[in-house]
Amino acid sequence: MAAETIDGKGIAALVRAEVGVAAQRLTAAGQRPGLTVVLVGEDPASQVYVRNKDRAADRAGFRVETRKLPAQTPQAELLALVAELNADEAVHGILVQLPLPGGLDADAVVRAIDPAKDVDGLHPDNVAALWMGTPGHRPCTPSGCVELLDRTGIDIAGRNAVVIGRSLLVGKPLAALLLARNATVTIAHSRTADLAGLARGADILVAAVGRAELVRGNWIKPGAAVLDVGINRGADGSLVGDVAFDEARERAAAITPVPGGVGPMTIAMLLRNTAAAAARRAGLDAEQVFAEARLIAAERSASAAGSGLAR
Ligand SMILES: Nc1nc2c(c(=O)[nH]1)N[C@@H](CN(C=O)c1ccc(C(=O)N[C@@H](CCC(=O)O)C(=O)O)cc1)CN2
Ligand SMILES: [Mg+2]
Repeated sequence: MAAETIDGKGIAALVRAEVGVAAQRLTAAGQRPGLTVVLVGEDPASQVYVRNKDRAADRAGFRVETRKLPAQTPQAELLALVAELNADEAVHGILVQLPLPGGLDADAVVRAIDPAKDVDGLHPDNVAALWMGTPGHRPCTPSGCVELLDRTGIDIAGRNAVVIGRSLLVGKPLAALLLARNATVTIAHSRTADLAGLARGADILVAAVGRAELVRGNWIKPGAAVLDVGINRGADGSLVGDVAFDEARERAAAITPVPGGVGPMTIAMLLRNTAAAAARRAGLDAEQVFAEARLIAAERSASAAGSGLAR
C-alpha cells in the first residue's frame, strides 16, 4: 500500500495559526514578537525565502523588518548591524539569511548574535544547549522535522533513525533532537560505506544531502517514515527532493513530499522560536503559551468549520 503523504504545508499552516494566537497574547502582555531578517546580497533563492519569512511573520501579527545590505558589505558593517539589533528591545529574533556572499565570515556573524535572539539556533551557546538538553533555541528545519513526526503520530523513542547529511543547519542538530527523544541515531554522509544497507535498517530515514533522488525505493525499510529535506532544482526549474518519491512511497508508511513537506516547517518554526523569545522576555513560560494557543486555535478552527467559514 502506498505511504501516507505527510502534509507539511498544512501542518505548517496550523503551527503558524497557533503562533498567531500566541502573538496576540504576547502583544497584550507588552511583548509583540519582533523579528528582523538580514539579507546580504542578491541570491535569488534567499530573496524568496526572506520575502516568505517577512510575509509569514507579518500575517502572524509580528513586528517584522528585513534589512537588505549589498553583497560588498564589509564584515565590520554587518557586525555593527548585529550589535544594533542585539541592543534593540523591540527585536526578539535576529535571522541572518544563509549563505552569506563570499568574503563574509558567517561563523563570526552568527557568534555575534545575542543567543537569546538567535532564532536560527546556530550560535555556539544554542548548539551546546541542544546537545546538553538545556533551554535554548533549536534550529528551525530540524525542529520542524520532529514536529511533523509528532503531529503525524509517528513514534520516535526506541526507533532506529538514520540521518543522511551532517550539516550544522540540518543533519547534526536533527540527530541531536532525535537522540533527545530517545531514538537510536546514526549520522551518515558521503563517505559512509554501504549507505543503502544502513538506510534499510532505518525506521525513520531522513535525507538532507542536496543530491536529487539519491535515496531509492529499495533503500526504504517497509513501514518506515521518510523525511526528505532536499530541495534540488531540476533543469526545467521543478523541485525534486533527495528521495525518489514515487519509488519510496511504495514501501514507506509515511513520507514527506517536495515541495510541501519539510520546507514550509522551517518558517513556521522560525516564527515559533521568535514568539518563544518574546514569551521569555515577558516572563512567561513559552511552552505554556503555545499549549494554550494550540487549544484556542483548534477551537477557532472548529467553530469556523461549524459556521461554514472554512468551506
Ligand atoms: N539563516 C538561515 N538560512 C537558511 C535556512 C535557515 O533555516 N536559516 N534554511 C535554508 C532556506 N530556507 C530558509 O531560510 C528555506 C528553505 C525552504 C523553504 C520552503 O518552504 N521550501 C518549499 C519550496 C520553496 C520553493 O519553491 O523553492 C518546500 O519545500 O515546499 C523555506 C525556507 C537555507 N538558508
Ligand atoms: Mg511588512
